[in-house]
Amino acid sequence: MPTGPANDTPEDAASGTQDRPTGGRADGPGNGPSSPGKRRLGVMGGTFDPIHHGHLVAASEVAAQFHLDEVMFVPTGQPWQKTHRAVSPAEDRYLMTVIATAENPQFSVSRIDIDRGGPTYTTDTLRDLKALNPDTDLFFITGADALGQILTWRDAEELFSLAHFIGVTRPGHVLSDPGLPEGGVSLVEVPALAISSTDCRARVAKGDPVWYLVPDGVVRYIDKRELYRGE
Ligand SMILES: Nc1ncnc2c1ncn2[C@@H]1O[C@H](COP(=O)(O)OP(=O)(O)OP(=O)(O)O)[C@@H](O)[C@H]1O
Ligand SMILES: O=C(O)c1ccc[n+]([C@@H]2O[C@H](COP(=O)([O-])O)[C@@H](O)[C@H]2O)c1
Repeated sequence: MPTGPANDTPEDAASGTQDRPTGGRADGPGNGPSSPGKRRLGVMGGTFDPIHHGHLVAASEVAAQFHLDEVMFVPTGQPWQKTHRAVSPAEDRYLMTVIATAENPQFSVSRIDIDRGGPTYTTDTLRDLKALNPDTDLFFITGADALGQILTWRDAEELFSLAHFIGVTRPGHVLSDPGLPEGGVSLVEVPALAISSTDCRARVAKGDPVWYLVPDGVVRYIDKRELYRGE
């Protein structure tokens, strides 16, 4: 995993991804904007059904390596590519995300995709966040599985003009470069946590524990709201 002293430039940090063993872009700039005086906002979009420690570690690692001022978690409203199963109510996913991130002063949660209504498209997310946050560089954090699908997202060609994309490693998913624009994407290795929301839901349904896979408050919230029991 690329590491470096805290005062590395983002370029230094991101360049550490270039010799990782998992594949992906082997050269090229791809390190994101470095505009003096501009705030650096990480955006971690996800369905978070439920949020788990894989999400939190990915956000924390990218924040450190890219010197982000803040990471904003943005739960999806309607994840239009997850139609194969019923997704939990947005308010439950939002509240679990708030509970999971509440103790970290660098983390925040936005309702922007939930309140917009309709299917969630990342172009809308990034356009709205840009309008709300002038003088800010946006860094969209996404997993290796999502990065591999990104060309299927709506208005995919516009995405890379709105934010710099950071693809993080995820156990079971090889980082690959499906022909993404040169300089638009950085690939970063994060400490491997083989956790997925799918597995957490299946464990709850079977009566198995999810302690230590998700934050303690999220375990209690799932229990209180009786989420995932009938799946
Ligand atoms: N363990 C993990 N390590 C790194 N990235 C992850 C991990 N789990 C999820 N991500 C990334 O976090 C983002 C949001 O993920 P999402 O909310 O869909 O969780 P998930 O665990 O992939 O859910 P599901 O199993 O329901 O598909 C995605 O970009 C995903 O790739
Ligand atoms: O913009 C799109 O068309 C699009 C299609 C699929 C996923 N996304 C975004 O990718 C992020 C992870 O999504 P998911 O469904 O894997 O939790 C989340 O922010 C989604 O809004 C975006």
